[in-house]
Amino acid sequence: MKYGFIGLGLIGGSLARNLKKLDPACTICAYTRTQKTSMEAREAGVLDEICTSPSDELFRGCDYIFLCAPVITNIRMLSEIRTVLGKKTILTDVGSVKTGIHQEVERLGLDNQFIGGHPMTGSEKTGFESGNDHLFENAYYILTPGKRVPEEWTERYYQLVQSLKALPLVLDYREHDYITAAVSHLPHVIASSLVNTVHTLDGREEHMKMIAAGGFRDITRIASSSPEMWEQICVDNSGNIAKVLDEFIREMEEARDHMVTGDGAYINQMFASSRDYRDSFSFSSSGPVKKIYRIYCDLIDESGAIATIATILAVHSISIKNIGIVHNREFEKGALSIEFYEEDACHQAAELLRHHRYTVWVNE
Ligand SMILES: NC(=O)C1=CN([C@@H]2O[C@H](COP(=O)(O)OP(=O)(O)OC[C@H]3O[C@@H](n4cnc5c(N)ncnc54)[C@H](O)[C@@H]3O)[C@@H](O)[C@H]2O)C=CC1
Ligand SMILES: O=C(O)C(=O)Cc1ccc(O)cc1
Repeated sequence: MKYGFIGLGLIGGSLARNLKKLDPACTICAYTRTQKTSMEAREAGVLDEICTSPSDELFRGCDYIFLCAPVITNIRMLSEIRTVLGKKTILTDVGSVKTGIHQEVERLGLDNQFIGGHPMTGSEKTGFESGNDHLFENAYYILTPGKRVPEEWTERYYQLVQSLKALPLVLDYREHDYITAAVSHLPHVIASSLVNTVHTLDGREEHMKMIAAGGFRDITRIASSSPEMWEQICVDNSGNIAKVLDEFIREMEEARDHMVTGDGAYINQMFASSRDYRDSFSFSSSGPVKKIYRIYCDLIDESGAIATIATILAVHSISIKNIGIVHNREFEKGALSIEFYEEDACHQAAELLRHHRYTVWVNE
């Protein structure tokens, strides 16, 4: 198999890593904007052939070509890629918006070989170095086949997605854009606006910034996402985002009016209905919302402190998903944040570290 990539950032890089892990004999060729990314991917053993442009002849023999740049950049590149697109190549993308690219694909007459793709996983981080080879596990991976794509091609792509341990879901591209406007794009706009609101309201002493705790952190992580990527998503899906924003603003205005009159019954009902609906979402290991199993552990200020903790866990065969120091007001002197793949491992680790006399908080 030969896979072509335009862009090897967080998503493209993770896909390439995952495909190479599944089939080390496959060939990965890619065009990247900077040489640094190609070199990194080459050194990681992921990239076999470096392309010098999106119309490099090396793309001609690909079974799949994945467009992994920001959404409008992907659209702009189509006409160039078309010149080296083999007749049997499945052309796909990983973009967060689908209507714009499908319209351009139709205009160029490529709707017999374009299947839109959108993995519903990722993070606020960017770049090849932020990716991994299992990012897609348990995440929905939406497919939006072009009008004239043979069913057998969509089936083939469906199976490839399953081999990544992702959950394929075929949707109409317009429906995709309305749904993601509500559950992905709106939350990013809200998170960014909330952070900017606090920035505007905070006084010279920055007490708001200082004491912002769990709730603020939980709902604003994605405000640190790539401005370049989110500019393109918002421009490409502006109609749907404006529509869902209208409804959100209506909800906000209603909430504000009831705060002003001190309408406790309304406020109670507002929180009760959101709690009931959110609690009905799937937070199990599958589904778009992944539960994070995390503990915080006080960090003894001596060299090798992190290595000691990591060793204690490793000796008991507890795998760590992520480890890092957090410094904020909750953990003034610094604490170690450790994430696990499974709930059991998380509780086992907490018990073990407490046994070693560390102070541990389980993040439920
Ligand atoms: N970040 C996330 O969590 C998710 C992102 N997506 C989509 O995936 C796509 C890629 O996003 P990420 O990998 O997160 O971003 P990223 O910033 O990590 O990677 C984007 C890549 O595109 C390359 N690029 C940008 N402009 C280019 C150009 N003119 N020519 C060639 N390469 C260019 C960059 O160099 C970079 O390697 C976007 O379309 C985004 O909507 C989809 C699902 C999740
Ligand atoms: O970081 C997060 O929680 C995200 O929401 C990541 C994300 C970003 C863009 C997408 O199209 C899909 C997923």
